[in-house]
Amino acid sequence: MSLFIDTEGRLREIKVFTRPTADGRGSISFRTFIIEFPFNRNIEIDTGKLLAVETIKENKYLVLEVVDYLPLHYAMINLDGTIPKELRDEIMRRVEESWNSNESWIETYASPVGYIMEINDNNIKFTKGYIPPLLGSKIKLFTPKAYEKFIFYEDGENIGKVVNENIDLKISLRKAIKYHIGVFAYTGSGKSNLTALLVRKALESIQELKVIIIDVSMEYAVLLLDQLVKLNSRLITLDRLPNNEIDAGRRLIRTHVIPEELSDFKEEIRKAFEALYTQNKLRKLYIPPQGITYLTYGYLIEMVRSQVEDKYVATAQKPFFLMLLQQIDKLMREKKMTKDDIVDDSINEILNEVELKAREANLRENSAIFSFISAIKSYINQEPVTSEEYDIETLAIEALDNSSESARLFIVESPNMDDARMIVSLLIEQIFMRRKRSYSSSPTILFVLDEAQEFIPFDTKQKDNSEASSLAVEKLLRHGRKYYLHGLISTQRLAYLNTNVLQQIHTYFVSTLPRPYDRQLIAETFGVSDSLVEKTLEFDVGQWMIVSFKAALKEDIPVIFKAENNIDKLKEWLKKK
Ligand SMILES: Nc1ncnc2c1ncn2[C@@H]1O[C@H](COP(=O)(O)OP(=O)(O)OP(=O)(O)O)[C@@H](O)[C@H]1O
Repeated sequence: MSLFIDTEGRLREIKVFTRPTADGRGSISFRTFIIEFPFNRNIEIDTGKLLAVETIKENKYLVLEVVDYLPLHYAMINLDGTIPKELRDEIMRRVEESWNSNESWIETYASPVGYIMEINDNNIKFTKGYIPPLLGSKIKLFTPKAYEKFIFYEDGENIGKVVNENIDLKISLRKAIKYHIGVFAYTGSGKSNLTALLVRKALESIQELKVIIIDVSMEYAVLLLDQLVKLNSRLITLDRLPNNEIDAGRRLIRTHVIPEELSDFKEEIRKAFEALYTQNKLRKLYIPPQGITYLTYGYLIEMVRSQVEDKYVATAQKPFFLMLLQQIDKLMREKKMTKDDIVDDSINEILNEVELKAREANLRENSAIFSFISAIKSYINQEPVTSEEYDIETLAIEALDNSSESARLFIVESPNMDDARMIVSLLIEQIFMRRKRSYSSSPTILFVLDEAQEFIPFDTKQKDNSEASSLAVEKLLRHGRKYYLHGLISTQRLAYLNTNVLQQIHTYFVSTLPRPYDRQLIAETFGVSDSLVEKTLEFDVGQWMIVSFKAALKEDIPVIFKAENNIDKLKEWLKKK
């Protein structure tokens, strides 16, 4: 079967639309290609279909994606209210009878997706770029086989069906996770459903993967209930633990969101919750009331600097504090540490060195420099507080545990946003610190943050912990990849998100976003045309556009698909119970 279908459609004209960027600081242009196809009620053209049109360079074609189409009739072109009513009625009556004539055609709007396709003999190659097309040329239509061959990873995971093509969408989840994932859609479009589906598929296909979900809406324990029961897992809350399995079943049913489709399965769900209790998977997370503050390099530097600036510290000691600052700077450079990294005993060596130099200079024993160094040393070298409590540290240790019997799925539930932000910041910092120290690249960890605008908001505050969570999540998205730490974030309002992080995310799932600003931002960040992003307004629940930059797909072409329903997977399992 051939990869492309030669059609009778021809490129008629190209229109350029320019608009201000979402932030109002510049402008952006998009090209819309207008193609005429012969009128045909069974035409294969539809939104999301891929086309190719010849360019001025021989054997090179531009790849286009259909955005919209509209049957037109020549007689209707200038028909408006200025034409007498009787005449209008007559024209319309005739048009109605003559759609199948030479006077009609299908006007199709398509956007270039930034690719050139080169066909040499039987060899087809895709490269990024734009070459002016030849107006009047005939259009080729991609067949499903061409999608499969050029865009999807053959051994990728199937996450749904391509809309209008009836083929499975196969993506590389491994690569998508590596470069972080974003899920953007208005409430009710199916964000949690898709997120749960991606987590489920990723856990199934990537053996070294662990997933930590920070759940502020109490949804995921149900959406991934089968995974919690089947895999070694943890369901972590801040509440007191239930006393027995009956109590656990009742309480979890009461505190969780049960999707309507599962209302007939309440009994099975309760039993599965009871099983989580008997399997010893429930944990109560202990967070000290005011949160824990670690000694970070940034804080240490601040402390040393304040000694340098302190007028009560004798001048003779100041060079030693400066020396300490320089040594810390050197150590941080060598170890590629940032200000947010936590100070550990690797700093002992420089503390000893500066102390020795100060002694050689015959400083008095009660000098500030000696007490300062000794205080830092005793802080760093103190024995960790051992407790029975399951705290952030225990969670981090379990998450980083390499052994095959260790837990792989962690759902941390915290309906209180301030607590959730504190957990996120402490957990990410702990895991980074331990990962850096261990020099290990396994396991890969995926952090899932629903309602991301709450964790990494446009406006951060210290009071509600958003400053801390924002720093931590930004670090995860900017530097996590080197340490095999990744993020999947989802939000319904991009405008409230610190959008600087969007560039770090290479795979986006977009569904209906009612605000123009949010849609424009998506179009600009990924170079997808406005008109294609506008299409998301018409999406049905569970319908998505995946846009990926060198990650989930072989080529960065937006694909519209209907996601598999995560609830169906869960239902299958519940039915067997
Ligand atoms: N892929 C899908 N196929 C079929 N139905 C779906 C799909 N995704 C979601 N739905 C339906 O839409 C409902 C809402 O989905 P979901 O809870 O995931 O939306 P959401 O965007 O996360 O909403 P909220 O922000 O309110 O949590 C689901 O209960 C389900 O009925």
